[in-house]
Amino acid sequence: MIASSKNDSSEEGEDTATERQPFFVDKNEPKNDSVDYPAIEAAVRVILESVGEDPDRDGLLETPARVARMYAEMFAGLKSDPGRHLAKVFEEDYDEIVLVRDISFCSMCEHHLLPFTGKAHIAYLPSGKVVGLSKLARVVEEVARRPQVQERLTHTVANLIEERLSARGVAVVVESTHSCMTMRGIRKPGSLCLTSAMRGTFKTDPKSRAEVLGLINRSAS
Ligand SMILES: Nc1nc2c(ncn2[C@@H]2O[C@H](COP(=O)(O)OP(=O)(O)OP(=O)(O)O)[C@@H](O)[C@H]2O)c(=O)[nH]1
Ligand SMILES: [Zn+2]
Repeated sequence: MIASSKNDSSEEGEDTATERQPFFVDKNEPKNDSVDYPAIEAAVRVILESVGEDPDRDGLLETPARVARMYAEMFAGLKSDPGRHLAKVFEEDYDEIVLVRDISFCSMCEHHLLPFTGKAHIAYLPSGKVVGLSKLARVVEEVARRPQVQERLTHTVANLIEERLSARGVAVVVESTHSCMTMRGIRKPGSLCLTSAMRGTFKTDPKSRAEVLGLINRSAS
């Protein structure tokens, strides 16, 4: 089974300012209890002042609060257990590859606190139980919402699927563009970083590994 995710978030995209609640509460984002919003606001004021800006000018008045909400959203996966999405499984007599490709994500580089964005491809070999396809995307979405490096994102997702599904094999391939390499520093727009984590049969059997990589790399029909 191969599924391709378009990550259509249009349902969530409607922005009705009138429905927006005060302070930290964004229409689509619950308050993140592990985030100290006032402390982030104070820190953002200091940063603005430190670069020579006036945080009290009209255009910047709401910026500290916006940035606090943004970090709360971007780091919402820091204290949670993304593996909970894999708790509900279905008994199914299917032992071939299940692959969900093209799961888009946006994470934060822990070195520069700049986004890295791209796609994750997840395949596993079930051992009598399968999980809802969307749950694989939910795991990626939640693990992505942490400050990290791409390598950690990749193997964290692979480990969760191997452990929680007792999968016989897991392959996770992540491709992404790092803003810290495109908009600053070495400034190489278009550079792509690829990482993979293979577990079980995909690690030990070259034929299985070649098969799953072939499916991941197959151009969309
Ligand atoms: N391995 C790995 N490196 C990353 C990732 N995201 C960013 N980096 C790198 O982290 C490194 C940090 O290097 P430093 O020398 O400490 O920081 P820097 O002076 O800002 O480095 P430059 O980006 O080269 O200017 C850079 O080479 C980044 O490209 C990631 O997900 N994985
Ligand atoms: Zn970086």
